[in-house]
Amino acid sequence: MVGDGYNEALLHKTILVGDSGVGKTSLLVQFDQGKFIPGSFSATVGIGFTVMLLGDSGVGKTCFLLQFKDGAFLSGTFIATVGIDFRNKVVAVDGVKVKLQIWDTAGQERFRSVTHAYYRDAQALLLLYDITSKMSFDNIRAWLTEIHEYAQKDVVIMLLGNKADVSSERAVRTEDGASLAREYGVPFMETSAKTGMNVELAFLAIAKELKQRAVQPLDEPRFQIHEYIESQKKKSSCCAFS
Ligand SMILES: Nc1nc2c(ncn2[C@@H]2O[C@H](COP(=O)(O)OP(=O)(O)OP(=O)(O)O)[C@@H](O)[C@H]2O)c(=O)[nH]1
Repeated sequence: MVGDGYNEALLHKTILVGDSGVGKTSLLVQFDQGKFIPGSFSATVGIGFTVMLLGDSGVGKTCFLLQFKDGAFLSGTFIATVGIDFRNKVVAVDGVKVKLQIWDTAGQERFRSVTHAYYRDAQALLLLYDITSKMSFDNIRAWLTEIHEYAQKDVVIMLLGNKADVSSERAVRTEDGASLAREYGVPFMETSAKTGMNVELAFLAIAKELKQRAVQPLDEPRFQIHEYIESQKKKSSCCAFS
């Protein structure tokens, strides 16, 4: 979370350069997570990708990111994000490392102009609604209109129905999420930042797609994100339809 005195001019970029294998990624992980990950070396693809989390306030974006980053769930009092925040995570995809810089945006309307400035830098967008909030689902069309206005034309978009663990309060049917996603041609799944259901899969599918776009070996068939998600995702419950 960034404080009220948020100032874009204070954000700066540091670039690590050097031969393959000298330890650039390990240095970043040490700085970011305070630990060294031993093991066999695998090369990094590209210079990293930016993924943005979008959706109404309270749908669970911050929790979704923390579950992926630290494997933990922040329960208790809800504290809305102010402005924008980011975390780095390195994921292994088909024997190479893909660096993701994940931007957690504030869902509240009053921070919308801050968020708009970052859309153009994102290669992928995870758009969340809360399955217990019909309003957050109804607002997805407005989010997609904004995305088409501000984001890059070829941005990877994924629709996620979060809080799938709270099936007793479900207000949006799984099939309605799936049908909206089909209408816009984007992949879809239900997730839970609380239990971790499909959280890693969402980022992994994004990382695979972005890696494929960065290095596209001619002899390999193109990665199909829709098919990959359909084959890998865990259903929230067989009887969750309301
Ligand atoms: N049961 C359940 N609760 C969740 C889940 N994800 C988030 N929550 C709760 O929902 C509330 C809002 O979560 P946040 O992650 O802060 O929401 P946000 O989308 O980041 O909100 P803004 O920062 O205002 O945009 C918190 O009280 C969380 O504990 C989930 O998957 N299941």
